[in-house]
Amino acid sequence: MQRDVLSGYWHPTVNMAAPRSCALWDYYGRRWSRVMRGCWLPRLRSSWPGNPLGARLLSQQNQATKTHFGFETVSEEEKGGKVYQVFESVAKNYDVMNDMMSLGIHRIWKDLLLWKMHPFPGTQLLDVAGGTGDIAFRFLNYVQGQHQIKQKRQLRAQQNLSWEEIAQKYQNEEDSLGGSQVMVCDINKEMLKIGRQKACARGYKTGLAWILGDAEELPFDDDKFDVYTIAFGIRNVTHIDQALQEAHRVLKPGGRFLCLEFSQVNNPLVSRLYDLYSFQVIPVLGEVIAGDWKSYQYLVESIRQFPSQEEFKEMIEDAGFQKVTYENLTSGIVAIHSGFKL
Ligand SMILES: COc1cc(O)cc(C/C=C(\C)CC/C=C(\C)CC/C=C(\C)CC/C=C(\C)CC/C=C(\C)CC/C=C(\C)CC/C=C(\C)CC/C=C(\C)CC/C=C(\C)CCC=C(C)C)c1O
Ligand SMILES: C[S@@+](CC[C@H](N)C(=O)[O-])C[C@H]1O[C@@H](n2cnc3c(N)ncnc32)[C@H](O)[C@@H]1O
Repeated sequence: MQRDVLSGYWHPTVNMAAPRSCALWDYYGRRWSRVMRGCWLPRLRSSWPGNPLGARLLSQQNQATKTHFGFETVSEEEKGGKVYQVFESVAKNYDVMNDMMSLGIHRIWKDLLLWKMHPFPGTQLLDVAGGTGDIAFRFLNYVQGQHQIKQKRQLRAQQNLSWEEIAQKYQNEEDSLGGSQVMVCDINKEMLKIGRQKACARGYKTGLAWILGDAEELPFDDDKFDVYTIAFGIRNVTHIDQALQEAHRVLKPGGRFLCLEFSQVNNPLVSRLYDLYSFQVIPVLGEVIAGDWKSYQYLVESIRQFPSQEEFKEMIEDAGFQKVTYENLTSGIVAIHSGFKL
């Protein structure tokens, strides 16, 4: 990861002159670039292209606003739109494609995320980039299960209750989550639409809200949630550091950040096979099942652009989280990062 001298954002692979550790260079580099953008660049531009210093500065400035969309270099402004198009295009086939590509393994990864979270009745969850609701539905099931266990324990303790009272306690649907709520926030209308349809079909009525919003600018107050999750989402966000800061802002003190994301494979044999599988099979599956080679090419390319476990851990710490840890799953094909707002 390197920090963009002009914008101050972290980028996975953009080649910048300043090494990450060189704080002074970063500081003066940014100050210098602000001065240049503010007053000198317009003047130098007037004598374009005959001015070699100006030409170099302009090309540096153009480079600085670049980021990645898979292996393609695009402007930061373009990236959001391109990501939107990808998920608009894959939304209808999203769930079936995940099962096909991973042979159902993505379900185990998501279950593990919930076990790590271990929510209790009353937990307020924000699931960012929540798409078609896989994390939200698991959360509701988990909390419902926990609530039933708690109710059973309480009922056993109150042995003098009548059968009517017991039945009533079980049937009170409003209370089946013990006050827990999950808000699914996603930037893409089509993904949320599929999520809502799934929720209706599965009979989820309470404790669930669908919100259109950007991870970089969350439409929520400070200190609102107990847990923030983002599964397979942060890789697609243009300014990851901004999204992490927003995660920190909306969590209550003591709240937990959990991220499930593709990461770096730590076994050379698995890595070779995984690369072969990713580049030779996944886009083909995308084309055959969803008629969409490009979106799945973006998927495998974006996985390779995402920072390593350690680099991402540092970014989470930079956003203010403490006790940051990660756990590799399936040889590091994915990792779960965890951090606390203390
Ligand atoms: C646009 O953005 C997106 C769109 C989306 O729909 C989803 C997402 C977000 C993504 C997810 C939620 C999950 C997506 C899942 C993946 C990207 C796949 C993750 C991969 C695995 C869990 C499997 C890991 C695979 C390996 C370690 C390599 C093993 C590979 C092989 C044995 C095959 C090697 C391939 C070749 C030699 C190429 C030629 C082969 C063929 C033509 C035969 C095709 C073979 C198959 C279909 C077999 C598939 C095998 C597996 C899945 C292996 C499972 C076994 C293990 C885990 C060891 C999003 O952002
Ligand atoms: C691969 S899907 C993950 C969906 C779900 N979390 C899951 O695990 O199945 C990535 C999601 O990130 C969303 N996304 C991309 N950029 C976003 C942003 N800036 N803010 C919020 N959501 C975003 C996409 O719309 C898409 O629904």
